[in-house]
Amino acid sequence: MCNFNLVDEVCVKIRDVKRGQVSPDTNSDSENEPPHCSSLPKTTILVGDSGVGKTSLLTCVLVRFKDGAFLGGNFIATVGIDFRNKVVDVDNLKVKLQIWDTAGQERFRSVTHAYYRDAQALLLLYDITNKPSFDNIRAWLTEIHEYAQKDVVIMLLGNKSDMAAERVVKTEEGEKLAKEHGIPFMETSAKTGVNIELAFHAIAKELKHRATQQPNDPKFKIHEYIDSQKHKSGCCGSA
Ligand SMILES: Nc1nc2c(ncn2[C@@H]2O[C@H](COP(=O)(O)OP(=O)(O)OP(=O)(O)O)[C@@H](O)[C@H]2O)c(=O)[nH]1
Repeated sequence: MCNFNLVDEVCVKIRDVKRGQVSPDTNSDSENEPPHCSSLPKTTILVGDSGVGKTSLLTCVLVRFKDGAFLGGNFIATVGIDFRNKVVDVDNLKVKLQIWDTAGQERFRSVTHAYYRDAQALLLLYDITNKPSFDNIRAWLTEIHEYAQKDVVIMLLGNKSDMAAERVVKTEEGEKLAKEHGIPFMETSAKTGVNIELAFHAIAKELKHRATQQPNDPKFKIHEYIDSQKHKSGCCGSA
C-alpha cells in the first residue's frame, strides 16, 4: 500500500446538486473553512463510466487513510454530481483541490458536461476488469475536448488494480492509449490505495506550478514526475 499522508482533510462539504442549478464557483462554504483554505480552489473532476470507482476513489482520498475503511459493498450509483475539498501539500504550499464526483450513467451526462468548462484537471477512470469502460475512454476524451478548457490537465487512471485475477485490460493497453493522447497514466486501487496519493499529488503539483510559475521557469513535466515517484515509492502498477 502507498504511504498516504495527504489526508489532512479540511473544509469538507458535500452537496447534491440538482440538474444544472449550481455551478462549482457558487459552491464554496467560507464559514466552515479554516484560514489556510482561503486561496481559490482548483477544480478537479472525476469522470468515467458508471461503476469504475470514482466515488470510491474520492472516498479513499478523504476517508480511508483516516480510519482504514474501504467503503466497498453495495454499489450505489452517483446521482448528479457532488464535491469535496482536499488540501494537498506541495513544496510547502497548500493546494486546495475541489474534487467533483460525477455520475457515470449516460442519463446524467448533460449535467456533468456543464462542469467540464470550470475544470482545471480531469481524472478519467476506467475499470481494468471491465473492457467496455476502457473502450469508452476515447468517447470520454472526445467529450472532454469538446466541453473542457483547452489547457485542462487530463490523467488516465486504470482503477481496481487489486483485482488482478479479473483483469481484462492490460497495463500496456492503458499506457498505449494514454501515450496516443499525450496524457499521464497509472493504475490505481481505491481499495488498497495504490497510486491514489501519487495521482492527486501530481495533479496538485501541476496546478500549483501553473498558478505560480514565472515566465522563465521551466515547464513542470508531469509524466517525468510520475515516473520518478513511481520508482521511488515502488507502489506502481498492479496491486
Ligand atoms: N476491488 C475494488 N473495488 C472497487 C474499487 N473501486 C471501486 N470499487 C467497487 O466498485 C463499485 C463501484 O464503485 P463506485 O465508486 O460507486 O463507482 P462510480 O464510478 O462512482 O459509479 P457511478 O457513481 O455510477 O458513476 C463499488 O462496489 C465499489 O466498492 C477498487 O479499486 N477495487
